[in-house]
Amino acid sequence: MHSRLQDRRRVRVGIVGVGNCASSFVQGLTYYRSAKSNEPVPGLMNVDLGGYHISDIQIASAFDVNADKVGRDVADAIFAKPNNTHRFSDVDQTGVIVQRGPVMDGIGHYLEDDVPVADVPEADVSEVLATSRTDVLVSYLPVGSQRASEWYAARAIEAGCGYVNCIPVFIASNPDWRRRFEEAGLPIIGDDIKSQVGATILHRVLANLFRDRGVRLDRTYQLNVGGNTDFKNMLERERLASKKISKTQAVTSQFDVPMDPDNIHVGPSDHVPWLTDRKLAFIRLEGTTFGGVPLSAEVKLEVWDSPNSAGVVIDAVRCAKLAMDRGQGGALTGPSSYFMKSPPQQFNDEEAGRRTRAFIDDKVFS
Ligand SMILES: O=P(O)(O)OC[C@H]1O[C@@H](O)[C@H](O)[C@@H](O)[C@@H]1O
Repeated sequence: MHSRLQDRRRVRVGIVGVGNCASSFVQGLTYYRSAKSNEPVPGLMNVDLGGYHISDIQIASAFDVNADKVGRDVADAIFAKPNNTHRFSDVDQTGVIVQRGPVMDGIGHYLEDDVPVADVPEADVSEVLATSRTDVLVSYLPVGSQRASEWYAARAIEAGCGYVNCIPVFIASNPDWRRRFEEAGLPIIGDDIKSQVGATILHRVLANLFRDRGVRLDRTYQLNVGGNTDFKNMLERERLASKKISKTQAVTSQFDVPMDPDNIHVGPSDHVPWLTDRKLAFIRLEGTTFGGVPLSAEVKLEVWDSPNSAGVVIDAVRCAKLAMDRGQGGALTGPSSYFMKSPPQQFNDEEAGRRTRAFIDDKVFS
């Protein structure tokens, strides 16, 4: 398979964690493979990105620990339990078999019963990344996987891969890790994926609206409930510390005047199993408008969590590959700020979008 494709420009993606988000991403590669580049396509920000069509993205490698996924073709593993996201496309066999990664701190207490660990030897991950010619490794590890995240980031560097960190463990936003990617001449986009139209971007946009229109934001909350393993995993309070920080700073970074921490609450809030991969966000903002008069806004957002994330990762992997083509290493500031909740540098989403488009067009940013 490899030699047949060598003459074409491809984005060869490795996946760590074959869960719901990976499922949506992989299904999307089939669903959009014939998308026309010259018209808007529902669900996509870009059909072509820097010369890469969605059909140029391929799965090159995949790692998990779950006995129901390890040893199976990615096309089958994405539908194995406990995955429970929307099935919007069948997927042809990929020829890529899910390899056994290390467990480390990847399985939280609440996931122990859902994730039977495969009783097979661990793969040599950097070796698999190199021999599979993986360009970009995407981390979809469970929230709270600090050690496993750092371990996979180190394997990506060893194997010469770009890295897209979708989880709230601070790698791209950590100066030491950033330097390691810079020194290796490899790009990193992170941290913590910001969905297409998800709770974070909606909350940020509303906070900016208040500010731009002269309304002082006094108090706000964002409550999230969902039924996937992400929410189940986060019932273990210790595991969600970094997630809370990441989600909160994604919003507070948009304030020009710091808010008393007692007046902001942003959190994953509860696990409701029957919601499966649906997620509900309840956002409330209370402010002061003309004449010192109170004003409040309430929004309820309902999404399928994983497709909403995949619609962003599909662009992130292509930006990482573009940087590799250009020999650009280190954290990609514009794309990280547009695609992620905790980038090395925060902008508002309009500015982040502008910087991302400038990066794609290879324009020096002014
Ligand atoms: O909707 P938001 O706030 O952008 O967050 C979305 C993403 O947040 C990530 O942390 C979750 O692991 C993803 O499953 C999810 O899609």
